[in-house]
Amino acid sequence: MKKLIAPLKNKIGQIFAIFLFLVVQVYCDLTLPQYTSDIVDIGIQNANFQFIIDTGMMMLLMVAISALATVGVSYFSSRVSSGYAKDLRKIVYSKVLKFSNHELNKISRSSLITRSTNDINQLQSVLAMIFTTILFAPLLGVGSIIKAFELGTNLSWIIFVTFIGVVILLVIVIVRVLPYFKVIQEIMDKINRTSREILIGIPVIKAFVRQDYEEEKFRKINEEFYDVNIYVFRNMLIMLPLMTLLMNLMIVLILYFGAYDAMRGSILTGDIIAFIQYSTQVVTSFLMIGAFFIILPRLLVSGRRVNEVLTTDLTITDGELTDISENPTIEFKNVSYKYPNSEKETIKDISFSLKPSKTTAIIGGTGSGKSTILNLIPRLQDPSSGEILIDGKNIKLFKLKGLRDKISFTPQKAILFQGDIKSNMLTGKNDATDEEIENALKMAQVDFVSNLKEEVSQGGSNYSGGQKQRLSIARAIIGKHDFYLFDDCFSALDMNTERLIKNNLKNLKDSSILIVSQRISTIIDADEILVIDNGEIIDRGTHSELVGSCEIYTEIVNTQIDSMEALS
Ligand SMILES: Nc1ncnc2c1ncn2[C@@H]1O[C@H](COP(=O)(O)OP(=O)(O)OP(=O)(O)O)[C@@H](O)[C@H]1O
Repeated sequence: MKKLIAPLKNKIGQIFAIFLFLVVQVYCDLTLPQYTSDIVDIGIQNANFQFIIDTGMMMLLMVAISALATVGVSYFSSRVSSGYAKDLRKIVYSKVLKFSNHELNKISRSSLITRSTNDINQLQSVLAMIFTTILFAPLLGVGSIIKAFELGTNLSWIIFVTFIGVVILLVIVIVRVLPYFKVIQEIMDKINRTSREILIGIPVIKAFVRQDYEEEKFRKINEEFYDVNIYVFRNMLIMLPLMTLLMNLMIVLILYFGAYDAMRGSILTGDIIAFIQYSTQVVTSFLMIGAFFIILPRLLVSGRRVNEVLTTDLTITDGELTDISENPTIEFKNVSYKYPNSEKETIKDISFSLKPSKTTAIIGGTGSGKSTILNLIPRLQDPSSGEILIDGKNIKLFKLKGLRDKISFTPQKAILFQGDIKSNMLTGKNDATDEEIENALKMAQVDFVSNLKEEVSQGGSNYSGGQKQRLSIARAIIGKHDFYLFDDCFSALDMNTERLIKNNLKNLKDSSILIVSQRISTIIDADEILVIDNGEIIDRGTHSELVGSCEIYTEIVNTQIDSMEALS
Protein backbone atom coordinates (compact mmCIF):
# COMPACT_ATOMS: atom_id res chain seq x y z
CA MET A 1 0.00 0.00 0.00
CA LYS A 2 3.08 2.24 0.14
CA LYS A 3 2.53 3.34 -3.44
CA LEU A 4 -1.08 4.27 -2.70
CA ILE A 5 -0.07 6.48 0.20
CA ALA A 6 2.87 8.10 -1.61
CA PRO A 7 0.81 10.96 -3.19
CA LEU A 8 -0.11 12.12 0.34
CA LYS A 9 3.50 12.78 1.28
CA ASN A 10 3.66 16.30 -0.18
CA LYS A 11 0.38 17.21 1.50
CA ILE A 12 1.45 16.73 5.12
CA GLY A 13 1.25 20.50 5.81
CA GLN A 14 -2.34 20.69 4.60
CA ILE A 15 -3.28 17.55 6.58
CA PHE A 16 -1.83 19.19 9.70
CA ALA A 17 -3.93 22.33 9.00
CA ILE A 18 -7.04 20.11 8.79
CA PHE A 19 -6.17 18.59 12.16
CA LEU A 20 -5.75 22.04 13.76
CA PHE A 21 -9.10 23.24 12.42
CA LEU A 22 -10.72 20.04 13.71
CA VAL A 23 -9.33 20.60 17.21
CA VAL A 24 -10.77 24.14 17.20
CA GLN A 25 -14.12 22.89 15.89
CA VAL A 26 -14.36 20.14 18.54
CA TYR A 27 -13.28 22.50 21.36
CA CYS A 28 -16.06 24.94 20.43
CA ASP A 29 -18.67 22.18 20.05
CA LEU A 30 -17.75 20.79 23.50
CA THR A 31 -18.29 24.12 25.25
CA LEU A 32 -21.91 24.45 24.09
CA PRO A 33 -23.58 21.86 26.40
CA GLN A 34 -21.74 23.40 29.38
CA TYR A 35 -23.08 26.88 28.48
CA THR A 36 -26.59 25.43 28.11
CA SER A 37 -26.26 23.86 31.54
CA ASP A 38 -25.10 27.18 33.02
CA ILE A 39 -28.02 29.07 31.44
CA VAL A 40 -30.48 26.61 33.04
CA ASP A 41 -28.79 26.17 36.43
CA ILE A 42 -27.55 29.72 36.98
CA GLY A 43 -29.35 32.07 34.59
CA ILE A 44 -32.90 30.68 34.75
CA GLN A 45 -32.72 29.45 38.39
CA ASN A 46 -31.61 32.89 39.58
CA ALA A 47 -33.59 34.83 36.96
CA ASN A 48 -30.29 36.46 35.98
CA PHE A 49 -31.18 37.87 32.57
CA GLN A 50 -27.76 39.48 31.99
CA PHE A 51 -26.04 36.12 32.63
CA ILE A 52 -28.32 34.47 30.06
CA ILE A 53 -27.50 37.19 27.49
CA ASP A 54 -23.73 36.99 28.17
CA THR A 55 -23.66 33.19 28.03
CA GLY A 56 -25.84 33.25 24.90
CA MET A 57 -23.36 35.65 23.25
CA MET A 58 -20.48 33.33 24.19
CA MET A 59 -22.41 30.45 22.64
CA LEU A 60 -22.91 32.47 19.45
CA LEU A 61 -19.20 33.23 19.35
CA MET A 62 -18.33 29.54 19.78
CA VAL A 63 -20.79 28.55 17.04
CA ALA A 64 -19.26 31.18 14.73
CA ILE A 65 -15.69 29.97 15.41
CA SER A 66 -16.81 26.36 14.96
CA ALA A 67 -18.44 27.26 11.63
CA LEU A 68 -15.25 28.98 10.43
CA ALA A 69 -13.19 25.96 11.50
CA THR A 70 -15.60 23.68 9.59
CA VAL A 71 -15.07 25.81 6.47
CA GLY A 72 -11.30 25.42 6.98
CA VAL A 73 -11.63 21.65 7.36
CA SER A 74 -13.81 21.39 4.23
CA TYR A 75 -11.49 23.62 2.21
CA PHE A 76 -8.30 21.73 3.02
CA SER A 77 -9.86 18.28 2.95
CA SER A 78 -11.29 18.86 -0.53
CA ARG A 79 -7.90 20.20 -1.66
CA VAL A 80 -6.02 17.24 -0.22
CA SER A 81 -8.46 14.60 -1.48
CA SER A 82 -8.80 16.08 -5.00
CA GLY A 83 -5.03 16.64 -5.19
CA TYR A 84 -4.46 13.06 -4.03
CA ALA A 85 -6.82 11.71 -6.71
CA LYS A 86 -5.15 13.87 -9.37
CA ASP A 87 -1.65 12.69 -8.43
CA LEU A 88 -2.74 9.06 -8.11
CA ARG A 89 -4.42 9.17 -11.53
CA LYS A 90 -1.19 10.57 -12.98
CA ILE A 91 0.90 7.79 -11.41
CA VAL A 92 -1.54 5.10 -12.57
CA TYR A 93 -1.61 6.58 -16.07
CA SER A 94 2.15 6.70 -16.44
CA LYS A 95 2.40 3.12 -15.15
CA VAL A 96 -0.24 1.92 -17.63
CA LEU A 97 1.67 3.59 -20.48
CA LYS A 98 4.58 1.27 -19.63
CA PHE A 99 2.40 -1.83 -19.86
CA SER A 100 3.21 -4.35 -22.56
CA ASN A 101 0.61 -6.51 -24.28
CA HIS A 102 1.21 -9.05 -21.51
CA GLU A 103 0.05 -6.71 -18.72
CA LEU A 104 -2.80 -5.37 -20.88
CA ASN A 105 -4.00 -8.95 -21.33
CA LYS A 106 -3.80 -9.54 -17.59
CA ILE A 107 -5.73 -6.47 -16.45
CA SER A 108 -8.22 -5.72 -19.19
CA ARG A 109 -8.49 -2.26 -20.72
CA SER A 110 -12.06 -1.84 -19.40
CA SER A 111 -10.91 -2.69 -15.91
CA LEU A 112 -8.08 -0.19 -16.24
CA ILE A 113 -10.63 2.50 -17.13
CA THR A 114 -12.77 1.64 -14.07
CA ARG A 115 -9.70 1.54 -11.85
CA SER A 116 -8.42 4.93 -12.95
CA THR A 117 -11.84 6.59 -12.75
CA ASN A 118 -14.37 4.94 -10.45
CA ASP A 119 -11.90 3.33 -8.02
CA ILE A 120 -9.81 6.48 -7.65
CA ASN A 121 -13.02 8.49 -7.16
CA GLN A 122 -13.92 6.10 -4.33
CA LEU A 123 -10.54 6.65 -2.71
CA GLN A 124 -10.96 10.41 -3.11
CA SER A 125 -14.36 10.50 -1.42
CA VAL A 126 -13.28 8.19 1.38
CA LEU A 127 -10.22 10.34 1.98
CA ALA A 128 -12.43 13.44 2.22
CA MET A 129 -14.61 11.51 4.65
CA ILE A 130 -11.61 10.54 6.75
CA PHE A 131 -10.72 14.20 7.21
CA THR A 132 -14.21 15.50 7.80
CA THR A 133 -15.53 12.72 10.01
CA ILE A 134 -13.01 10.08 11.00
CA LEU A 135 -10.49 12.45 12.52
CA PHE A 136 -13.33 14.54 13.91
CA ALA A 137 -15.30 11.67 15.49
CA PRO A 138 -12.65 10.35 17.95
CA LEU A 139 -11.82 13.90 19.04
CA LEU A 140 -15.50 14.66 19.62
CA GLY A 141 -16.16 11.24 21.22
CA VAL A 142 -13.25 11.34 23.67
CA GLY A 143 -13.88 15.02 24.48
CA SER A 144 -17.58 14.37 25.13
CA ILE A 145 -16.84 11.36 27.37
CA ILE A 146 -14.41 13.47 29.45
CA LYS A 147 -16.92 16.30 29.67
CA ALA A 148 -19.76 13.91 30.58
CA PHE A 149 -17.65 12.37 33.36
CA GLU A 150 -16.68 15.84 34.59
CA LEU A 151 -20.35 16.51 35.29
CA GLY A 152 -19.99 13.92 38.08
CA THR A 153 -23.28 12.09 37.46
CA ASN A 154 -23.69 8.36 37.99
CA LEU A 155 -25.41 7.99 34.59
CA SER A 156 -22.27 7.11 32.61
CA TRP A 157 -23.23 3.42 32.43
CA ILE A 158 -26.04 4.45 30.03
CA ILE A 159 -23.41 5.61 27.50
CA PHE A 160 -21.63 2.26 27.87
CA VAL A 161 -24.84 0.26 27.28
CA THR A 162 -25.66 2.37 24.20
CA PHE A 163 -22.12 1.84 22.94
CA ILE A 164 -22.59 -1.96 23.13
CA GLY A 165 -25.86 -1.62 21.20
CA VAL A 166 -24.18 0.48 18.48
CA VAL A 167 -21.32 -2.02 18.13
CA ILE A 168 -23.72 -4.99 17.79
CA LEU A 169 -25.71 -3.17 15.08
CA LEU A 170 -22.56 -2.21 13.18
CA VAL A 171 -21.12 -5.73 13.28
CA ILE A 172 -24.39 -7.15 11.87
CA VAL A 173 -24.40 -4.65 8.99
CA ILE A 174 -20.69 -5.08 8.20
CA VAL A 175 -20.96 -8.87 8.11
CA ARG A 176 -23.97 -8.64 5.77
CA VAL A 177 -22.58 -6.16 3.24
CA LEU A 178 -18.84 -6.81 3.31
CA PRO A 179 -18.64 -9.44 0.54
CA TYR A 180 -20.73 -7.32 -1.81
CA PHE A 181 -18.35 -4.37 -2.18
CA LYS A 182 -15.93 -6.43 -4.29
CA VAL A 183 -18.88 -7.67 -6.34
CA ILE A 184 -20.01 -4.08 -6.99
CA GLN A 185 -16.63 -3.09 -8.44
CA GLU A 186 -16.45 -6.26 -10.55
CA ILE A 187 -19.90 -5.61 -12.01
CA MET A 188 -18.77 -2.04 -12.68
CA ASP A 189 -15.92 -3.52 -14.78
CA LYS A 190 -18.44 -5.68 -16.60
CA ILE A 191 -20.70 -2.68 -17.33
CA ASN A 192 -17.71 -0.79 -18.65
CA ARG A 193 -16.57 -3.68 -20.83
CA THR A 194 -20.04 -4.30 -22.26
CA SER A 195 -20.79 -0.61 -22.94
CA ARG A 196 -17.41 -0.21 -24.62
CA GLU A 197 -18.04 -3.25 -26.80
CA ILE A 198 -21.55 -2.11 -27.70
CA LEU A 199 -20.49 1.47 -28.47
CA ILE A 200 -17.61 0.33 -30.69
CA GLY A 201 -19.78 -2.28 -32.37
CA ILE A 202 -22.84 -0.09 -33.11
CA PRO A 203 -22.53 -0.41 -36.92
CA VAL A 204 -22.22 -4.22 -36.71
CA ILE A 205 -25.08 -4.45 -34.21
CA LYS A 206 -27.31 -2.42 -36.54
CA ALA A 207 -26.26 -4.29 -39.66
CA PHE A 208 -27.01 -7.66 -38.08
CA VAL A 209 -30.17 -6.31 -36.40
CA ARG A 210 -28.85 -7.33 -32.99
CA GLN A 211 -30.21 -4.36 -31.01
CA ASP A 212 -32.63 -6.50 -28.99
CA TYR A 213 -29.95 -9.03 -28.12
CA GLU A 214 -27.44 -6.36 -27.07
CA GLU A 215 -30.10 -4.45 -25.13
CA GLU A 216 -30.99 -7.65 -23.29
CA LYS A 217 -27.32 -8.35 -22.56
CA PHE A 218 -26.85 -4.85 -21.14
CA ARG A 219 -30.15 -4.99 -19.25
CA LYS A 220 -29.04 -8.14 -17.42
CA ILE A 221 -25.79 -6.61 -16.19
CA ASN A 222 -27.54 -3.37 -15.30
CA GLU A 223 -30.16 -5.29 -13.28
CA GLU A 224 -27.42 -7.25 -11.55
CA PHE A 225 -25.72 -3.99 -10.58
CA TYR A 226 -29.02 -2.55 -9.38
CA ASP A 227 -29.84 -5.62 -7.27
CA VAL A 228 -26.47 -5.66 -5.50
CA ASN A 229 -26.63 -1.91 -4.86
CA ILE A 230 -30.15 -2.15 -3.50
CA TYR A 231 -29.11 -5.00 -1.19
CA VAL A 232 -26.10 -3.10 0.15
CA PHE A 233 -27.88 0.22 0.61
CA ARG A 234 -30.97 -1.39 2.14
CA ASN A 235 -28.77 -2.99 4.76
CA MET A 236 -26.93 0.24 5.38
CA LEU A 237 -30.02 2.43 5.45
CA ILE A 238 -31.93 0.19 7.87
CA MET A 239 -29.19 1.06 10.31
CA LEU A 240 -30.25 4.72 10.43
CA PRO A 241 -33.71 4.32 12.06
CA LEU A 242 -32.30 1.64 14.39
CA MET A 243 -29.53 3.96 15.50
CA THR A 244 -31.99 6.83 16.01
CA LEU A 245 -34.14 4.48 18.07
CA LEU A 246 -31.12 3.51 20.16
CA MET A 247 -30.22 7.16 20.73
CA ASN A 248 -33.77 8.04 21.79
CA LEU A 249 -33.84 5.08 24.18
CA MET A 250 -30.60 6.39 25.66
CA ILE A 251 -32.17 9.84 26.20
CA VAL A 252 -35.24 8.22 27.81
CA LEU A 253 -32.95 6.27 30.18
CA ILE A 254 -30.96 9.41 31.07
CA LEU A 255 -34.16 11.36 31.74
CA TYR A 256 -35.66 8.51 33.74
CA PHE A 257 -32.68 7.89 36.01
CA GLY A 258 -31.60 11.56 35.94
CA ALA A 259 -35.04 12.59 37.23
CA TYR A 260 -34.61 10.36 40.31
CA ASP A 261 -31.16 11.83 41.00
CA ALA A 262 -32.50 15.37 40.48
CA MET A 263 -35.33 14.72 42.95
CA ARG A 264 -32.75 13.50 45.46
CA GLY A 265 -30.80 16.69 44.77
CA SER A 266 -27.63 14.90 43.59
CA ILE A 267 -27.80 16.44 40.08
CA LEU A 268 -28.89 19.77 38.64
CA THR A 269 -31.43 20.02 35.79
CA GLY A 270 -28.88 21.83 33.58
CA ASP A 271 -26.39 19.04 34.10
CA ILE A 272 -28.95 16.49 32.89
CA ILE A 273 -29.43 18.57 29.73
CA ALA A 274 -25.64 18.84 29.27
CA PHE A 275 -25.26 15.10 29.94
CA ILE A 276 -27.87 14.33 27.26
CA GLN A 277 -26.00 16.54 24.78
CA TYR A 278 -22.62 15.00 25.57
CA SER A 279 -24.04 11.48 25.38
CA THR A 280 -25.63 12.29 22.03
CA GLN A 281 -22.28 13.58 20.78
CA VAL A 282 -20.56 10.39 22.01
CA VAL A 283 -23.09 8.18 20.19
CA THR A 284 -22.87 10.37 17.06
CA SER A 285 -19.11 9.93 17.02
CA PHE A 286 -19.55 6.13 17.39
CA LEU A 287 -21.90 6.26 14.45
CA MET A 288 -19.44 8.22 12.34
CA ILE A 289 -16.70 5.71 13.09
CA GLY A 290 -19.15 2.88 12.44
CA ALA A 291 -20.18 4.37 9.09
CA PHE A 292 -16.51 4.53 8.19
CA PHE A 293 -16.06 0.86 9.04
CA ILE A 294 -18.93 0.06 6.71
CA ILE A 295 -17.30 2.04 3.91
CA LEU A 296 -13.81 0.79 4.77
CA PRO A 297 -14.17 -2.51 2.85
CA ARG A 298 -15.15 -0.50 -0.21
CA LEU A 299 -12.04 1.61 0.26
CA LEU A 300 -9.96 -1.55 0.64
CA VAL A 301 -11.42 -3.08 -2.52
CA SER A 302 -10.74 0.08 -4.55
CA GLY A 303 -7.34 0.53 -2.91
CA ARG A 304 -6.37 -3.06 -3.74
CA ARG A 305 -7.49 -2.67 -7.36
CA VAL A 306 -5.51 0.53 -7.88
CA ASN A 307 -2.55 -0.92 -5.98
CA GLU A 308 -2.60 -3.96 -8.27
CA VAL A 309 -2.01 -1.64 -11.23
CA LEU A 310 0.77 0.21 -9.42
CA THR A 311 2.55 -2.95 -8.28
CA THR A 312 2.15 -4.98 -11.47
CA ASP A 313 5.61 -6.15 -12.46
CA LEU A 314 6.53 -4.91 -15.90
CA THR A 315 7.55 -7.73 -18.20
CA ILE A 316 9.29 -5.28 -20.52
CA THR A 317 12.05 -3.59 -18.58
CA ASP A 318 14.50 -0.98 -19.74
CA GLY A 319 18.07 -1.92 -20.62
CA GLU A 320 21.23 0.08 -19.93
CA LEU A 321 22.97 0.42 -23.29
CA THR A 322 22.42 3.58 -25.28
CA ASP A 323 24.70 3.38 -28.29
CA ILE A 324 23.22 1.67 -31.32
CA SER A 325 25.16 2.05 -34.57
CA GLU A 326 23.78 3.75 -37.71
CA ASN A 327 21.70 1.34 -39.79
CA PRO A 328 22.43 -1.79 -37.76
CA THR A 329 21.18 -5.30 -38.48
CA ILE A 330 18.44 -6.92 -36.43
CA GLU A 331 18.71 -10.66 -36.15
CA PHE A 332 16.09 -13.12 -34.91
CA LYS A 333 17.79 -16.24 -33.50
CA ASN A 334 15.48 -19.20 -32.89
CA VAL A 335 12.76 -16.97 -31.49
CA SER A 336 9.57 -18.50 -30.11
CA TYR A 337 6.67 -16.74 -28.44
CA LYS A 338 3.72 -18.05 -26.43
CA TYR A 339 0.90 -15.73 -25.33
CA PRO A 340 0.43 -15.96 -21.55
CA ASN A 341 -3.14 -17.22 -21.88
CA SER A 342 -2.54 -19.72 -24.67
CA GLU A 343 -1.30 -23.27 -24.37
CA LYS A 344 1.00 -23.58 -27.36
CA GLU A 345 3.62 -21.39 -28.94
CA THR A 346 2.24 -18.92 -31.49
CA ILE A 347 5.57 -18.61 -33.31
CA LYS A 348 8.31 -21.24 -33.22
CA ASP A 349 12.01 -21.15 -33.87
CA ILE A 350 11.98 -18.04 -36.06
CA SER A 351 15.35 -16.95 -37.47
CA PHE A 352 15.96 -14.19 -40.00
CA SER A 353 17.74 -10.85 -40.34
CA LEU A 354 16.70 -7.32 -41.20
CA LYS A 355 19.60 -5.73 -43.06
CA PRO A 356 20.19 -2.12 -44.08
CA SER A 357 18.87 -1.14 -47.53
CA LYS A 358 17.00 -4.44 -47.78
CA THR A 359 13.28 -5.13 -47.85
CA THR A 360 12.07 -8.24 -46.06
CA ALA A 361 8.50 -9.44 -46.35
CA ILE A 362 6.43 -11.87 -44.35
CA ILE A 363 3.49 -13.62 -45.95
CA GLY A 364 1.22 -16.24 -44.48
CA GLY A 365 -2.37 -17.12 -43.72
CA THR A 366 -4.61 -15.46 -41.18
CA GLY A 367 -3.46 -16.08 -37.61
CA SER A 368 -0.14 -17.58 -38.72
CA GLY A 369 1.81 -15.26 -36.37
CA LYS A 370 2.96 -12.40 -38.62
CA SER A 371 1.92 -9.54 -36.29
CA THR A 372 3.32 -11.45 -33.32
CA ILE A 373 6.77 -11.42 -34.98
CA LEU A 374 6.54 -7.68 -35.68
CA ASN A 375 5.47 -6.83 -32.13
CA LEU A 376 8.68 -8.39 -30.84
CA ILE A 377 10.93 -5.89 -32.66
CA PRO A 378 9.96 -2.67 -30.79
CA ARG A 379 9.62 -4.89 -27.69
CA LEU A 380 5.85 -4.62 -27.33
CA GLN A 381 6.40 -8.16 -26.07
CA ASP A 382 9.55 -10.21 -25.48
CA PRO A 383 10.32 -13.69 -26.90
CA SER A 384 9.56 -16.68 -24.67
CA SER A 385 12.74 -18.28 -25.95
CA GLY A 386 15.50 -17.43 -28.39
CA GLU A 387 16.83 -13.92 -28.79
CA ILE A 388 16.64 -10.86 -30.98
CA LEU A 389 19.96 -9.15 -31.56
CA ILE A 390 20.82 -5.65 -32.67
CA ASP A 391 24.47 -4.88 -33.32
CA GLY A 392 25.03 -8.46 -32.16
CA LYS A 393 23.64 -7.76 -28.68
CA ASN A 394 20.27 -8.77 -27.23
CA ILE A 395 17.78 -5.94 -27.76
CA LYS A 396 16.77 -6.26 -24.10
CA LEU A 397 20.13 -4.74 -23.14
CA PHE A 398 19.31 -1.41 -24.82
CA LYS A 399 17.30 1.48 -23.50
CA LEU A 400 13.76 1.18 -24.82
CA LYS A 401 13.70 4.77 -26.01
CA GLY A 402 16.92 4.38 -28.00
CA LEU A 403 15.68 1.14 -29.56
CA ARG A 404 12.23 2.47 -30.40
CA ASP A 405 13.68 5.69 -31.86
CA LYS A 406 15.36 3.49 -34.46
CA ILE A 407 12.07 1.90 -35.43
CA SER A 408 9.01 3.18 -37.22
CA PHE A 409 6.07 0.88 -36.61
CA THR A 410 2.80 0.96 -38.51
CA PRO A 411 0.33 -1.41 -36.84
CA GLN A 412 -2.26 -3.42 -38.69
CA LYS A 413 -5.09 -1.29 -37.34
CA ALA A 414 -4.56 2.33 -38.37
CA ILE A 415 -4.73 4.30 -35.13
CA LEU A 416 -5.17 8.06 -35.39
CA PHE A 417 -5.58 10.45 -32.49
CA GLN A 418 -8.16 13.15 -31.96
CA GLY A 419 -6.76 16.52 -33.06
CA ASP A 420 -5.77 17.62 -36.54
CA ILE A 421 -3.63 16.25 -39.36
CA LYS A 422 -0.59 18.14 -38.13
CA SER A 423 -0.80 16.88 -34.54
CA ASN A 424 -1.10 13.33 -35.85
CA MET A 425 1.89 13.74 -38.12
CA LEU A 426 3.95 15.22 -35.28
CA THR A 427 3.47 11.91 -33.43
CA GLY A 428 5.82 10.46 -36.06
CA LYS A 429 8.39 13.27 -35.70
CA ASN A 430 7.74 15.88 -33.04
CA ASP A 431 9.80 18.64 -34.68
CA ALA A 432 8.65 18.05 -38.26
CA THR A 433 8.22 21.20 -40.36
CA ASP A 434 5.09 21.79 -42.43
CA GLU A 435 7.16 21.08 -45.52
CA GLU A 436 8.28 17.70 -44.16
CA ILE A 437 4.69 16.85 -43.25
CA GLU A 438 3.44 17.78 -46.71
CA ASN A 439 6.21 15.74 -48.29
CA ALA A 440 5.32 12.67 -46.18
CA LEU A 441 1.64 13.09 -47.03
CA LYS A 442 2.56 13.23 -50.72
CA MET A 443 4.71 10.08 -50.43
CA ALA A 444 1.82 8.24 -48.78
CA GLN A 445 -0.60 9.44 -51.50
CA VAL A 446 -2.67 11.46 -49.02
CA ASP A 447 -4.47 13.58 -51.61
CA PHE A 448 -7.73 13.97 -49.70
CA VAL A 449 -6.56 16.39 -47.01
CA SER A 450 -7.21 20.07 -47.70
CA ASN A 451 -4.88 21.52 -45.07
CA LEU A 452 -2.82 20.51 -42.03
CA LYS A 453 -5.42 21.96 -39.66
CA GLU A 454 -8.07 19.55 -40.93
CA GLU A 455 -9.80 17.94 -37.95
CA VAL A 456 -9.22 14.29 -37.05
CA SER A 457 -11.98 12.74 -34.91
CA GLN A 458 -11.33 10.25 -32.15
CA GLY A 459 -9.70 7.16 -33.67
CA GLY A 460 -9.75 8.88 -37.08
CA SER A 461 -13.41 7.99 -37.49
CA ASN A 462 -13.96 10.78 -40.05
CA TYR A 463 -11.73 8.95 -42.56
CA SER A 464 -12.24 5.73 -44.50
CA GLY A 465 -10.18 2.61 -43.77
CA GLY A 466 -7.91 3.21 -46.78
CA GLN A 467 -7.51 6.93 -45.94
CA LYS A 468 -6.56 6.05 -42.36
CA GLN A 469 -3.97 3.60 -43.67
CA ARG A 470 -2.45 6.28 -45.92
CA LEU A 471 -2.32 8.75 -43.04
CA SER A 472 -0.65 6.23 -40.76
CA ILE A 473 1.88 5.37 -43.48
CA ALA A 474 2.62 9.13 -43.84
CA ARG A 475 3.13 9.35 -40.07
CA ALA A 476 5.46 6.34 -40.20
CA ILE A 477 7.71 7.69 -42.93
CA ILE A 478 7.90 11.33 -41.85
CA GLY A 479 10.94 10.76 -39.63
CA LYS A 480 14.22 9.07 -40.49
CA HIS A 481 14.43 5.62 -38.93
CA ASP A 482 16.69 2.63 -39.44
CA PHE A 483 13.79 0.18 -39.54
CA TYR A 484 10.34 0.63 -41.05
CA LEU A 485 7.85 -2.04 -40.01
CA PHE A 486 4.58 -2.14 -41.96
CA ASP A 487 2.07 -4.60 -40.54
CA ASP A 488 -0.40 -5.35 -43.31
CA CYS A 489 -1.15 -1.64 -43.59
CA PHE A 490 -1.60 -1.65 -47.36
CA SER A 491 -4.56 -4.02 -47.27
CA ALA A 492 -7.27 -1.39 -47.78
CA LEU A 493 -5.44 0.41 -50.61
CA ASP A 494 -6.23 -0.06 -54.26
CA MET A 495 -3.45 -1.65 -56.31
CA ASN A 496 -2.46 1.58 -58.04
CA THR A 497 -2.14 3.60 -54.83
CA GLU A 498 -0.20 0.75 -53.26
CA ARG A 499 2.21 0.71 -56.21
CA LEU A 500 2.75 4.48 -56.01
CA ILE A 501 3.41 4.36 -52.25
CA LYS A 502 5.79 1.44 -52.62
CA ASN A 503 7.73 3.31 -55.29
CA ASN A 504 8.07 6.23 -52.88
CA LEU A 505 9.31 3.90 -50.14
CA LYS A 506 12.41 3.39 -52.29
CA ASN A 507 13.47 6.84 -51.02
CA LEU A 508 14.09 5.28 -47.57
CA LYS A 509 17.42 4.18 -49.02
CA ASP A 510 19.70 3.01 -46.22
CA SER A 511 16.95 1.78 -43.94
CA SER A 512 15.65 -1.71 -43.56
CA ILE A 513 11.99 -2.34 -44.40
CA LEU A 514 9.83 -5.17 -43.10
CA ILE A 515 6.44 -5.58 -44.73
CA VAL A 516 3.78 -7.99 -43.53
CA SER A 517 1.09 -8.71 -46.03
CA GLN A 518 -1.29 -11.31 -47.35
CA ARG A 519 -1.08 -9.77 -50.84
CA ILE A 520 1.56 -10.90 -53.31
CA SER A 521 1.45 -7.50 -55.03
CA THR A 522 2.70 -5.84 -51.82
CA ILE A 523 5.74 -8.06 -51.37
CA ILE A 524 6.61 -9.17 -54.88
CA ASP A 525 9.84 -7.15 -55.14
CA ALA A 526 11.13 -7.76 -51.57
CA ASP A 527 14.75 -8.92 -51.25
CA GLU A 528 13.64 -11.79 -49.04
CA ILE A 529 10.17 -13.19 -48.49
CA LEU A 530 9.50 -15.36 -45.44
CA VAL A 531 6.57 -17.73 -45.84
CA ILE A 532 4.94 -18.40 -42.49
CA ASP A 533 2.59 -21.20 -41.73
CA ASN A 534 1.29 -22.05 -38.29
CA GLY A 535 3.93 -19.90 -36.59
CA GLU A 536 6.91 -21.40 -38.44
CA ILE A 537 8.97 -20.21 -41.39
CA ILE A 538 8.37 -22.92 -43.94
CA ASP A 539 10.27 -21.31 -46.81
CA ARG A 540 12.21 -18.18 -47.77
CA GLY A 541 13.59 -16.54 -50.89
CA THR A 542 12.70 -13.99 -53.53
CA HIS A 543 9.39 -14.10 -55.39
CA SER A 544 10.87 -15.88 -58.39
CA GLU A 545 12.66 -18.40 -56.16
CA LEU A 546 9.48 -19.21 -54.26
CA VAL A 547 7.05 -19.47 -57.15
CA GLY A 548 6.95 -23.09 -58.14
CA SER A 549 9.23 -24.29 -55.31
CA CYS A 550 7.10 -23.35 -52.29
CA GLU A 551 3.70 -25.01 -52.39
CA ILE A 552 1.89 -22.58 -50.07
CA TYR A 553 3.43 -19.52 -51.76
CA THR A 554 2.50 -20.82 -55.21
CA GLU A 555 -1.03 -21.47 -53.96
CA ILE A 556 -1.31 -17.86 -52.72
CA VAL A 557 0.07 -16.57 -56.05
CA ASN A 558 -2.44 -18.66 -58.00
CA THR A 559 -5.38 -17.38 -55.98
CA GLN A 560 -4.27 -13.79 -56.56
CA ILE A 561 -3.20 -14.24 -60.18
CA ASP A 562 -5.96 -12.10 -61.70
CA SER A 563 -5.02 -8.99 -59.79
CA MET A 564 -1.34 -9.72 -60.46
CA GLU A 565 -2.01 -9.77 -64.16
CA ALA A 566 -3.85 -6.52 -63.96
CA LEU A 567 -0.81 -5.06 -62.25
CA SER A 568 1.76 -6.28 -64.78
N1 LIG B 1 -3.31 -11.14 -27.19
C1 LIG B 1 -3.37 -12.41 -27.58
N2 LIG B 1 -3.60 -13.38 -26.69
C2 LIG B 1 -3.66 -14.68 -27.07
N3 LIG B 1 -3.50 -15.08 -28.33
C3 LIG B 1 -3.27 -14.16 -29.26
C4 LIG B 1 -3.19 -12.77 -28.94
N4 LIG B 1 -2.96 -12.08 -30.08
C5 LIG B 1 -2.89 -13.01 -31.07
N5 LIG B 1 -3.07 -14.24 -30.57
C6 LIG B 1 -3.06 -15.50 -31.34
O1 LIG B 1 -1.83 -15.61 -32.00
C7 LIG B 1 -2.01 -16.11 -33.29
C8 LIG B 1 -1.24 -15.26 -34.28
O2 LIG B 1 -1.80 -13.95 -34.28
P1 LIG B 1 -1.18 -12.82 -35.19
O3 LIG B 1 -1.99 -11.59 -34.98
O4 LIG B 1 0.27 -12.74 -34.97
O5 LIG B 1 -1.47 -13.42 -36.62
P2 LIG B 1 -1.34 -12.76 -38.05
O6 LIG B 1 -0.60 -13.72 -38.90
O7 LIG B 1 -0.80 -11.38 -37.95
O8 LIG B 1 -2.86 -12.73 -38.48
P3 LIG B 1 -3.62 -11.73 -39.47
O9 LIG B 1 -3.06 -11.93 -40.83
O10 LIG B 1 -5.03 -12.17 -39.39
O11 LIG B 1 -3.40 -10.37 -38.94
C9 LIG B 1 -3.50 -16.16 -33.56
O12 LIG B 1 -3.89 -17.53 -33.58
C10 LIG B 1 -4.14 -15.46 -32.40
O13 LIG B 1 -5.25 -16.18 -31.94
